[in-house]
Amino acid sequence: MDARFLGIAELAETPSTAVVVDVMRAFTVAAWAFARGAEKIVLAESLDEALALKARHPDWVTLKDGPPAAGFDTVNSPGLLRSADLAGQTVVQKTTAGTVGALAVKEASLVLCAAFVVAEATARLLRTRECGSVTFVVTGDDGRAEEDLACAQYIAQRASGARTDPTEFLRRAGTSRAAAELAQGVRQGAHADDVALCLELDRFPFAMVAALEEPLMVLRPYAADAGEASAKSRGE
Ligand SMILES: O=C(O)[C@H](CS(=O)(=O)O)OP(=O)(O)O
Ligand SMILES: [Mg+2]
Repeated sequence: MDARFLGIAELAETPSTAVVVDVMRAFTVAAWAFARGAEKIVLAESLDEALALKARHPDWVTLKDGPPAAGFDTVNSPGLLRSADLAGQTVVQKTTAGTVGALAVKEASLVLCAAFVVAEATARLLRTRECGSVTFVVTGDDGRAEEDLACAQYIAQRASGARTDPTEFLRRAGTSRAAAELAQGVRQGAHADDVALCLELDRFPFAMVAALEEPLMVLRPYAADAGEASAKSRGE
């Protein structure tokens, strides 16, 4: 498999297959939302779009990064989301890096959103589809976020079938700037367990596939065994 690792700003053309990686925290949070029963996640282009969707669909659950804000039901924290009941819910997510990265490749034939918690399921789907060329979008820090790059490189190795010891990849993520900022309370809307939850390798058995459902970009869980979008795990 030919793997490229690019920051969002480096995406010059639409890739065929894109794996958008945000370990801390957007796609760890998305996986937890599905584990807690969410049916789908709408990836919002902006805070204003998220609020407009909420106005049209008051029952949808709005989620943003940073501190709590009016019009948003919750924040971008796996530690806070892990006890939420989202059964059958539609979540609207807007974050600084992860959702922006997914929307940047929305025209790609296959878009997977990934973090360590869904690493093996993501790699398995890439193997099953026999994707010859994969663009990994390293969403944080203009493509230099160590936690995202480490996760992307780990998934790429597993997707090519190589036996891979995850220890060093997880160590790099655990010593990243994002991990330090979360641990030090620099990032708002956080829980003390967020870093540990973001480093749980293969916590969930499903991959996450994003696709245009005009006019929205919608993320859904993809359980390889069922061959269709569904996540059976309740996450606890
Ligand atoms: O919520 C996060 O951890 C970040 C926000 S920031 O990097 O602190 O600005 O958003 P994400 O898109 O999940 O990386
Ligand atoms: Mg991030």
